[in-house]
Amino acid sequence: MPNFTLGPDFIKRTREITTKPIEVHLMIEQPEHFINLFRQTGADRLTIHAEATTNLQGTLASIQAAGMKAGVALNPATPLEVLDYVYDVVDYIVIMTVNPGFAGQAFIPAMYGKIAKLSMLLHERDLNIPIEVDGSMGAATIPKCKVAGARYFIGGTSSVYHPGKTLTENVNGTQMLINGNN
Ligand SMILES: O=C(CO)[C@H](O)[C@H](O)COP(=O)(O)O
Repeated sequence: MPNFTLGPDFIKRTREITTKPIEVHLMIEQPEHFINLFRQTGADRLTIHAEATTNLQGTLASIQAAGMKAGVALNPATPLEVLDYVYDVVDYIVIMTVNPGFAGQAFIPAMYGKIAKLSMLLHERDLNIPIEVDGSMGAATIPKCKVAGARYFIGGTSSVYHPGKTLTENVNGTQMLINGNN
């Protein structure tokens, strides 16, 4: 039985104390086996990795059919072409700006160009699919990712859990970065 760092029970308890949307990012192989499990937790948005399934189109379509928003995440070395035939079953796209696995890694600079290229591709296809970025999102990277076309930013140790400041200070500072008031 696979283990989850923050598993279904954690999400269920979180659902009980907030009405805000809950996004779950599955960094696991064969996520198609876990769609129903996570739907039952009350998650609103489910992200899967393009590299983790041989049935990307079907898995994204199943997430939508289960009533959740479907997100696809791409590791840094995964080309944007994997999205070519799934745009119609994707609600948001996550560009990993570090390799998955650990907090506190260095941002990979080539990802600015990848975000900008994806933003241009979406514009050319007249698709309004938001780009989310995950990995080392902080003062040095959020403004540049935003200029490149990112709309959502995953908070970690580089932003909302930055050591040395309170959670409130970090959240306020991150919101200012995202809103461009820095
Ligand atoms: O997905 C992740 C790692 O797999 C983390 O969300 C991300 O790296 C957090 O970034 P940081 O702690 O550097 O701000």
